Amino acid sequence: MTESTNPGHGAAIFADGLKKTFRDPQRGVVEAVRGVDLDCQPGEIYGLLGPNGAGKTTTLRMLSTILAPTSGRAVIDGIDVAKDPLEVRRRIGFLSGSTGLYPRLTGRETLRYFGKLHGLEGDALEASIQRAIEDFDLSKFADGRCETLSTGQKQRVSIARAVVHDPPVLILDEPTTGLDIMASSDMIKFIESRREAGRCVLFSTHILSEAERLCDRIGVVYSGRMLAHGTLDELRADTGKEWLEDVFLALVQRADAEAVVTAAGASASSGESDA
Ligand SMILES: Nc1ncnc2c1ncn2[C@@H]1O[C@H](COP(=O)(O)OP(=O)(O)OP(=O)(O)O)[C@@H](O)[C@H]1O
Repeated sequence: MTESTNPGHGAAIFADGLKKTFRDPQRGVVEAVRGVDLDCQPGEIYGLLGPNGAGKTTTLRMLSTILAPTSGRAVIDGIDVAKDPLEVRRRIGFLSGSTGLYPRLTGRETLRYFGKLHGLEGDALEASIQRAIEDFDLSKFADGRCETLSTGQKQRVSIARAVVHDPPVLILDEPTTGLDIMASSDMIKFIESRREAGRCVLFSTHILSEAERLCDRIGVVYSGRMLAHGTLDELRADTGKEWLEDVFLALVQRADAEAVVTAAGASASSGESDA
């Protein structure tokens, strides 16, 4: 099979040169993502790390069909996001900080609504709702309206609603944000359980211990670019550092140093041509 008929060679998530440029009324042109390549396999947990504003959320939103890329290509479970976004949505569970809940629906009603949107019905629908309630420990508040729930309870309902259809690909933007230690631990166990079930999980986080514990591979994003990606051991070997925090800082400092050299080179050559 050729690359054009099998993009990503069976990858659950495949991105090639993904770019996103915003035109912001105040800031002008913002190059949020400047060319991200990524592949994530079934049964793999892949973590995206990067400082604030690095382009993680924008990347995840493009992969989830929420934003159209300015250029580049993304393929989810064999489906091109630009060609068939609806089919892509059936195959992903997407959670982001802005995932909203209908305030007047209960958690259980929310799960039922989204389960039906994904084509579940009858016993299969009820079993999926029950599984999501158990996975995210929602039983004590599943019948309260979402507007009455705490931040962490809302986050748990949001996650449950994103995965009620048990999609092959999970794309989670900072999934443990707002969760207490017990709920974070449940979330981590859930992500591990998805790997065991052969699902692919791509998530962003600022919590390095979470990435260290969970990820089969890690990608470090900075200024809209993928600085490095690989297993933790590969990133350690690349940087000569042991702890993920030091690995991360070394990669960012290296990128900053390279940017200074590039800028100096560009200014020297423009000086030469001016002379
Ligand atoms: N709709 C938009 N219009 C203009 N600029 C945007 C828009 N969305 C994001 N950006 C800019 O794109 C850049 C990348 O933002 P993004 O939210 O992807 O970063 P992030 O890595 O997820 O950051 P954080 O860790 O803080 O969530 C930032 O400079 C941000 O201000």
